[in-house]
Amino acid sequence: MDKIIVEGGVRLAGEVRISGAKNAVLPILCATLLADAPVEIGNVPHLHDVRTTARLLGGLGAGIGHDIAAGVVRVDPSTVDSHLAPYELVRTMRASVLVLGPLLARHGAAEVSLPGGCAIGSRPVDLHIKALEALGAEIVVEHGFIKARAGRLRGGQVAFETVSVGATENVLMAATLADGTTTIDNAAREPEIVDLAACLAAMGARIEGAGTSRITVHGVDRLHGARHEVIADRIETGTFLVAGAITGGRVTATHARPDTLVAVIDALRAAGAEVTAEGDRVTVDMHGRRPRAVDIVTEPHPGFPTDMQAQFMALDCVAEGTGTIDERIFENRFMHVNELMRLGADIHIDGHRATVRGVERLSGAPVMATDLRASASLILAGLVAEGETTIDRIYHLDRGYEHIERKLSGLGARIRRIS
Ligand SMILES: CC(=O)N[C@H]1[C@@H](OP(=O)(O)OP(=O)(O)OC[C@H]2O[C@@H](n3ccc(=O)[nH]c3=O)[C@H](O)[C@@H]2O)O[C@H](CO)[C@@H](O)[C@@H]1O
Ligand SMILES: C=C(OP(=O)(O)O)C(=O)O
Repeated sequence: MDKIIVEGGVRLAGEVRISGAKNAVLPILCATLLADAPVEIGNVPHLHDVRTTARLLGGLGAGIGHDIAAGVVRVDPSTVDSHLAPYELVRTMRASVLVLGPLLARHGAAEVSLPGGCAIGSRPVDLHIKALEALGAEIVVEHGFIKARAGRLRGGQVAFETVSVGATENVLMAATLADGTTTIDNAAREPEIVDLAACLAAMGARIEGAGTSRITVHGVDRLHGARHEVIADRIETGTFLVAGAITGGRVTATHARPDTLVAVIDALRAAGAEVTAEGDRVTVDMHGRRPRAVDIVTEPHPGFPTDMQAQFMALDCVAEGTGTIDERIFENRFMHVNELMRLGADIHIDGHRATVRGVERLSGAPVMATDLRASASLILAGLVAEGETTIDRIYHLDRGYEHIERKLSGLGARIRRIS
């Protein structure tokens, strides 16, 4: 099994090119199932989750062309002849549940394995199911599968009691082919929702309000082929900015979307970093200083993203002062804490809040990745730890970061992967 070895102590400097967003490309690939002709997606990151989604769509009967070097995936949904998303694929990638809405809307039937929980929380799908029922779907959950049927879906009113990115995406996709108008209240406002809506619009969907908490969808009879470029990954961008800040360095992320990173940039400035954004470039400059501890509260967008929580905890571990990290989205997203403590961090957990007292230095040790962003936080900590940090179980990392060790090496980090 691959491991990553980081030798700490280098102040990072240079430019890093940001890839397309994992959390945008996955729903967009699922959305191609709604069309009746090929859809081409550009700026596709080379990630394990993308390959899993391609396998899932291929298993449904879609034609898949993947030019990895060009970052292009072409999906021909016209040959889809199955409605089954099997357990073996869904259990490795929760986003597989996003085929539910498209299959139902376009083919009138879907059978999707329940994704189950994962390291960060129980992650139920009740909101997805309720929202699709509001559009006329008949859904039963049995033998570990969500089994859904519908004639043509009809427009309806959906009001979420909790903001859910995935449930908003599922019902948004389903509503595009429904008969009549759907309103989605308390919708998630993440930039990835806006990107999904842009792709659907390119396919002929009629959507208003994506990016606000009320989305209105006027159903159409068919969606056609299209070409769409995936938005830049704001979480990858944020991770590299923290890498710059934690090492006291100067890092510029290119091909980025600084406008999607307001809360993260505010937190970096609170940590004492100079952050400048211009066009698709964003630069963090720490001028060799040690970061100041910051307090973080995770919230739905435009609040501070839970997917950046672990990385900022790593920053607080070596900051001046004491910071608190309040995780409000997932009930169990502190799996990185014990591993950071193995590196010498001083962290105390009380329920969903962690108090992190900054220490002068961390010391390298063998640690284990437990989920995607936890893995990223261990790399960040390793960049400033004395000596070598070896990170095991990095398959989590490959789900969501494209060539992270190559990109960090390009900034001067001493990091390598071993098999
Ligand atoms: C592929 C993808 O885009 N993943 C992102 C997506 O996950 P995902 O779409 O799974 O996250 P949600 O926004 O749905 O989850 C938010 C909260 O709602 C709860 N909930 C969700 C659905 C449901 O039916 N019932 C329910 O109770 C969840 O357990 C969680 O506590 O948004 C999360 C929150 O920004 C991010 O951390 C993930 O990186
Ligand atoms: C939690 C994440 O992803 P997923 O929803 O795919 O598990 C993430 O991207 O940090």
